Amino acid sequence: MGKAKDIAFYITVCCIAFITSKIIISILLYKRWKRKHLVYEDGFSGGKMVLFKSAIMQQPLSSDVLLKKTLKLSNKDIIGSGGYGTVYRLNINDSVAFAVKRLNRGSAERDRGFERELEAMGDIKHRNIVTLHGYYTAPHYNLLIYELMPNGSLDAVLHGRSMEKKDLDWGSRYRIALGAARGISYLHHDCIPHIIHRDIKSSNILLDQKMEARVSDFGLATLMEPDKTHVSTFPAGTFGYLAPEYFDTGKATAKGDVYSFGVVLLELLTGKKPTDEAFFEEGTKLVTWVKAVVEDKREVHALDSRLKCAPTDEINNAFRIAFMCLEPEPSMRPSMAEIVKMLEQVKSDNL
Ligand SMILES: Nc1ncnc2c1ncn2[C@@H]1O[C@H](COP(=O)(O)OP(=O)(O)OP(=O)(O)O)[C@@H](O)[C@H]1O
Repeated sequence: MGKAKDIAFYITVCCIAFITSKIIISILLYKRWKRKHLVYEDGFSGGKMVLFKSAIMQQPLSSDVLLKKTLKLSNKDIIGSGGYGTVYRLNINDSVAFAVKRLNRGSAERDRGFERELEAMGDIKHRNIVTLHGYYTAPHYNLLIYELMPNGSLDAVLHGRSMEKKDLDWGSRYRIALGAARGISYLHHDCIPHIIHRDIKSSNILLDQKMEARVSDFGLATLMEPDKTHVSTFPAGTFGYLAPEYFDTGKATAKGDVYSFGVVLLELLTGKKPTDEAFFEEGTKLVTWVKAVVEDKREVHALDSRLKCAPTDEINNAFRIAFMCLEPEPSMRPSMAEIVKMLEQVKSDNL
């Protein structure tokens, strides 16, 4: 009888110790989360703003000012719009500004998984990736608060209207290619779990004040898909950049990102837009066109006329790397880490 009592006593002590440790761990995790986040509930709109603490967010930035300014964004603040929503410029003061993306779909049907995905995105910090500073969720819409990229997108700089367009020399194009490759490589190889971007294209490569490349929109395809997985069958991506196997399998893979990066490299080399209607009208695409021109040994015809003075060996090496990325068989394509190494060898003064 005494033995049974002892066993019951030990079981009770173990249970209490187990429950207490769970409570302590939860409190510590919550405190850690609170240290890294600023949370503002907005009673009026029923929304919640979460800001990830960082160097820029440490500034004496009044939470209500940020919330009020965010909620006051209007058409005159629009920078542009894309498949996922509209992007606004949010000026806080003379030195602080953000890009706010308003997602098309509301959050009514979203759960805690949506917020977890955003927090994982907020943890990703790399010099070639656009930082997510926070988000706002309300019953009918969501806002993502990003670092503002003052020089817009590579797409606008290469093909935009005259006011956006810049004459990029070979050195600048090469640095943009290397920066974007480093950003994608970080997502593929250094993030846990590994992240597949699924929509690599020149409009998702933004340019900071030093014209350094920053990859944007990573995680959005996953975020907008209710059934979240990192390898997915959701039709994401943009025609002209999509790997051929995607049309058969519907699966987004790291090697699919490599293919899309190869298209961006061709875009930088040729100055041509992969989504240009002229290609579709002629029943071809940028990749097929460039391959045919290069096979005919007429590379000069494919090269952007603004790059005629660039060193031939560097240009040829860049074409060679692009074609490796564009191998029809995915397993034959290099990994993003290998591409970074190859690009680093193209130019000795690349840093
Ligand atoms: N962080 C940012 N800083 C400055 N401009 C941005 C930022 N994010 C997006 N933009 C600009 O906003 C516009 C719309 O971007 P968005 O990412 O919504 O669409 P997209 O990339 O053009 O197309 P899609 O949604 O199909 O990927 C683009 O012109 C882009 O340059």
